Amino acid sequence: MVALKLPVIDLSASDCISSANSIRQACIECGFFYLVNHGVEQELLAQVFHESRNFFSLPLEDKSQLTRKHYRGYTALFVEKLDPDSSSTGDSKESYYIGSFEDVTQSNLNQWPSEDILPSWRPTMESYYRKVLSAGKRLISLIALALNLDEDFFEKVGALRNPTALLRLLHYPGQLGSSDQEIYGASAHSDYGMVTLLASNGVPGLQVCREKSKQPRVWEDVPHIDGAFIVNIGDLMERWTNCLFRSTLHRVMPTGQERYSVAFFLEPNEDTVVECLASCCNESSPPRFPPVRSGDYLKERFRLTYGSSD
Ligand SMILES: O=C(O)CCC(=O)C(=O)O
Ligand SMILES: [Fe+2]
Repeated sequence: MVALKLPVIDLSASDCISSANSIRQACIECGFFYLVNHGVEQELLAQVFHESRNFFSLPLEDKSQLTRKHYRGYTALFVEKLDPDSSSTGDSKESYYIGSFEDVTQSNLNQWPSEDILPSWRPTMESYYRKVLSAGKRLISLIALALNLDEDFFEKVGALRNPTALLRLLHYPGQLGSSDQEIYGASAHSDYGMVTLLASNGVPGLQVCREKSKQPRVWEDVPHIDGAFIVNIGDLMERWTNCLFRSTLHRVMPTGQERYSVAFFLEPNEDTVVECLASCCNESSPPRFPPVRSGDYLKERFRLTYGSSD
């Protein structure tokens, strides 16, 4: 198995134009890159992993009381299948979604484990959510520059006003029961929105397929770099850029070791209309997708993954 060598983008670099150029190249070539100096402290990330482990170690009965509603809460092992075409029963992972708390209505939709059992859980997750959101917003301004747009383009179109940002804790068990079927930690998929910022506990398993239409598919490992986020472009960004920026297929394979990861999905505000950027189409390369309202698109993608829209 070949390991990919992805570019490293420094979010605190003073030369924004040079960072934007590197991002442009990375997004055109692969849709994946590393992000360093992103402002999220390693201690906070370590705390998030500690609390995540505490939660997933609880009895299933306790976790099931927080079963996912309105895209928030717990999803048990094998319940989700990211690749509807795969023949496996379901992905060998459990997860927990935390959504925006920018306004009271949204904040109230979140579910939290009992403070008696996990007292530091909620403040840790809220603090991480705020920090990674702020890194994500800074990254989006560099992505705008990378597309030769104004730095605040995505703000101006309303995408970052109360964005549909979801934090998702993931746990892939190390031991797998014997089965005749293929088992995936996360089956092949592309992410839905603008960008994803991913951290893991260093256990390998993440792979990308750079040419989704080529058969047989070639999968390459994405190595972990301590302290760096792995960033990938999502499908709505691919639509905005008329496939100039690639939303790359990826998956997680079980390795026999227990893997924890934390994904932050930064999606546009639900009312944002995502339509081909003027700079990404011309007469010989017309828009490949019709305009779509972000909320409608995301709802449909969730429905296809979960069989329900919440
Ligand atoms: O856990 C990982 O490394 C990747 C997870 C992922 O791709 C996803 O949840 O969309
Ligand atoms: Fe993903």
